[in-house]
Amino acid sequence: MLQPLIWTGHSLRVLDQRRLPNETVWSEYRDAAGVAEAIRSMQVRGAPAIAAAAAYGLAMEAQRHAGARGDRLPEVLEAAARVLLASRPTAVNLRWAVERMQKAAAACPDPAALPQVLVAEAERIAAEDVAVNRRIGDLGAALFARPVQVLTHCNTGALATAGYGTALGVVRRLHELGRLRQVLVDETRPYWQGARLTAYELAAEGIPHILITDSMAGHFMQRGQVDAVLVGADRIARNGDVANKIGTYTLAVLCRHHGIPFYVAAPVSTFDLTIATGEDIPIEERDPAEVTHVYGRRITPEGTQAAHPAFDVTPHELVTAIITERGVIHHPQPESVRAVLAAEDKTRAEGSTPA
Ligand SMILES: CSC[C@H]1O[C@H](OP(=O)(O)O)[C@H](O)[C@@H]1O
Repeated sequence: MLQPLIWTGHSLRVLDQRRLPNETVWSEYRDAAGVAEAIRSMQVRGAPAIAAAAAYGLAMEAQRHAGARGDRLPEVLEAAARVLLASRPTAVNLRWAVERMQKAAAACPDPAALPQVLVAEAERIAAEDVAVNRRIGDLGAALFARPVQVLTHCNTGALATAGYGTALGVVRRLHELGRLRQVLVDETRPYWQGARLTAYELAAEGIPHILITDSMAGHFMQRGQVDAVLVGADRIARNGDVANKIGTYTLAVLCRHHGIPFYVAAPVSTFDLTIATGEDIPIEERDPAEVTHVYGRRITPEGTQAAHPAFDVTPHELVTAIITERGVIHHPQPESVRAVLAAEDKTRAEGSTPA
């Protein structure tokens, strides 16, 4: 299965997703600043993949400063954390991973042991992500009793995580179980994650799919060719409001109009337990040139202004269920989210790492 990141023990190799599917180009980073730039520029993207990359970025900072005086290390790690957190604002998994690494560092009594402690924690974050996604795949697939045609948006697969995928993990599991007829893949302008990355992953595994433009989704729903929509998430508020790739909210409204289930697949690390609703989720504004240009070639007249919010927020009322590794939250609202996250609340409050 495709891997967006390879840990060498002292550096992080990053598959440059801006170049896929036509070129396979790997970059290599040895510090947090390099990893932050890889995240900012979307060489690596996808909430869980960003989290794993940031974790390795902090581990490398500890390695780079292994010889420094013990009292210097907290300052070094704090500076590295700030740089990583500033790389992209919406996916809360990034902050979740940084805070988890900071807890591991704070719990390490011997500064000399810090590099290996942080490397081990980063490796745990990556390994857990794969196990979590497989659990999400199982729970998501159990929602479908018969072969289905699903529509998905953006890329939520192995390239967006440390492996297997969230919404695309459910697709993989349905395919493995013989309960997937076909996937309608939203191209997902302006970054084309669907056309370039999801189609690439599904083709590599022989999973049947059809690429559609984002504007075609309603047409296929109207013709009864969409049994369900499956998307990922970058940040979920305590009431179940979901921030995800721009265009997700449009799909949720269309699903409501056509009576089609709208499922969000996300690990509990995507929940931001500090915010009550989606109104508090920061929406990344990216360079408008990513809208006015394709592969660096202008597609608009000179001087055309373009908007580029990279995410939107779907109100929890439009979400049929959120599929997490701790259970499926049907008709998410503060109470049902709290019921599934209660255990998570406790683990984070105690400072222990989630199981
Ligand atoms: C499995 S999380 C994937 C999530 O991240 C994507 O955003 P981006 O490609 O900008 O990092 C998109 O929102 C996906 O749903």
